[in-house]
Amino acid sequence: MEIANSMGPGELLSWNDIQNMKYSWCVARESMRLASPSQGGYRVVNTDLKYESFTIPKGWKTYWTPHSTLQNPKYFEDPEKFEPFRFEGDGPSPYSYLPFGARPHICPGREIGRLWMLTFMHNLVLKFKWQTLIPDEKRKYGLAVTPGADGLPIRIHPL
Ligand code: HEM
Repeated sequence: MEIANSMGPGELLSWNDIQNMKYSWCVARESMRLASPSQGGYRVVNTDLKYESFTIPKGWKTYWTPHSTLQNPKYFEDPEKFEPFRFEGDGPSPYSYLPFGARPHICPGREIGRLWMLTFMHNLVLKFKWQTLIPDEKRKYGLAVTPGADGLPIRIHPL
């Protein structure tokens, strides 16, 4: 709300405002941790790979998914809790937060994704009143994006 309060009527968000939306970005990141928009992707194993008691032979195709890491208490204390402040300061340890992937194939669209998310959140909060339609809707875990077990229906009213 700090950014919203500093703006004049009808004034549009500037790039500088986006950079200053630090708490909103923590909220977006925590939302992507709990319901990652990405389900992961494929990798071809280019050398025989040992993982715990398994050997994955060269040439096999593997599928990586961010969900188990994003819910792992080793990296995210109290993982089922919605806690945006966990992204403040140094944030999570390297390679534990993977909604955009990592290393050479990390999502090249992540900055524009951030811009879209923050712009959407800003307008949703300022210009609409909204409420969830199913109180205490349960969450559902799976490979697909599941914000709520029944699809998280909401009602939106323009302000
Ligand atoms: C919330 C929004 C987004 C999420 C969560 C997301 C997530 C991801 C993930 C997880 C990957 C795979 C990374 C890997 O294999 O290590 C990826 C790749 C990619 N993303 Fe995104 N993405 C988002 C938005 C976008 C946008 C807006 C664009 C383009 C405008 C984009 C373009 C791409 C491309 C081209 C790749 C392939 C990169 C490669 O294989 O080298 N993404 N994204």
